[in-house]
Amino acid sequence: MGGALLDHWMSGGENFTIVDPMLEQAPDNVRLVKDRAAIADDRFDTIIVAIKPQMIDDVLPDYAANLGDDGYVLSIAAGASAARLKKAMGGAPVVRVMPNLPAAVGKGTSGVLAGPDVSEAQASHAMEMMQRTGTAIAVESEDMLDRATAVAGSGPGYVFEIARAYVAAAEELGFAPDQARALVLGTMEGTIAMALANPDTALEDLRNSVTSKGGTTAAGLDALNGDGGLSDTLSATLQSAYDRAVELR
Ligand SMILES: NC(=O)C1=CN([C@@H]2O[C@H](COP(=O)(O)OP(=O)(O)OC[C@H]3O[C@@H](n4cnc5c(N)ncnc54)[C@H](O)[C@@H]3O)[C@@H](O)[C@H]2O)C=CC1
Ligand SMILES: O=C(O)[C@@H]1CCC=N1
Repeated sequence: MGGALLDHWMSGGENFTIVDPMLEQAPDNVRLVKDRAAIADDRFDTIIVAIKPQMIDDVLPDYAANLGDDGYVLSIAAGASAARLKKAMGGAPVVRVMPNLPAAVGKGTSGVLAGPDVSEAQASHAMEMMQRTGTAIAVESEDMLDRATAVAGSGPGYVFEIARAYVAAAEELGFAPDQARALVLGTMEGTIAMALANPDTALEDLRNSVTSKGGTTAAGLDALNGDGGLSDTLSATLQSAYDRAVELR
């Protein structure tokens, strides 16, 4: 995820250094080191946390001394609370963000939460960084960021899975894989574009505009969610992802 964001962050004026023991290559003009020892004497305005949440308590304390005066921590880690990050970073201010993977194509949707002691300048820098990767929405509490994680952070996983199942069903109906993929992704893209172009029209009304009485869409929708099963599945999906974010705090 860090790499996808970096490609868009680089349109700003900052200089970036990556510390990653595994990464073999970084974009042009980005310094890559394998170990913190290589930057032991360097100070940074922002330290970006893009490691797995489970590693934070082991890895982060080593970096507390690398944050310059007036510096802040920007974390993309799911769940990990500002309090936990702040403690690991020797009391530094923390902005938590929750991006999603379409940031890779400049179409990310992020939640942004400024933790305690974050200055206005730091909060607006973090917001501007996330806006370089797509849309960014400020949220008011850590709990809402964890809820945004369940909806949008993990969301591309659900959408890819729905698209995969939709394509598989089109193949079962007789289409070749490339035809099925083109029909499904084209339909999804066009439908989302139409919803975005009509922000004041309820999604229910847009759905009804496709649905002729006694027609094919009504028959399909009855099978899809006539018993509310799809709605229940989506509620359970978001609740499970949120519960996991809470466990990762
Ligand atoms: N994948 C996604 O769609 C999203 C991920 N996130 C968050 O992004 C973070 C990273 O997740 P992914 O990118 O999926 O994982 P990843 O496994 O692709 O990336 C983690 C990176 O950390 C590096 N790393 C491992 N140990 C390290 C160390 N000691 N010091 C420095 N770097 C180290 C790895 O080499 C790897 O490049 C997680 O906290 C996750 O919650 C947030 C939103 C979306
Ligand atoms: O699955 C995860 O935990 C990360 C956070 C949101 C998307 N991927």
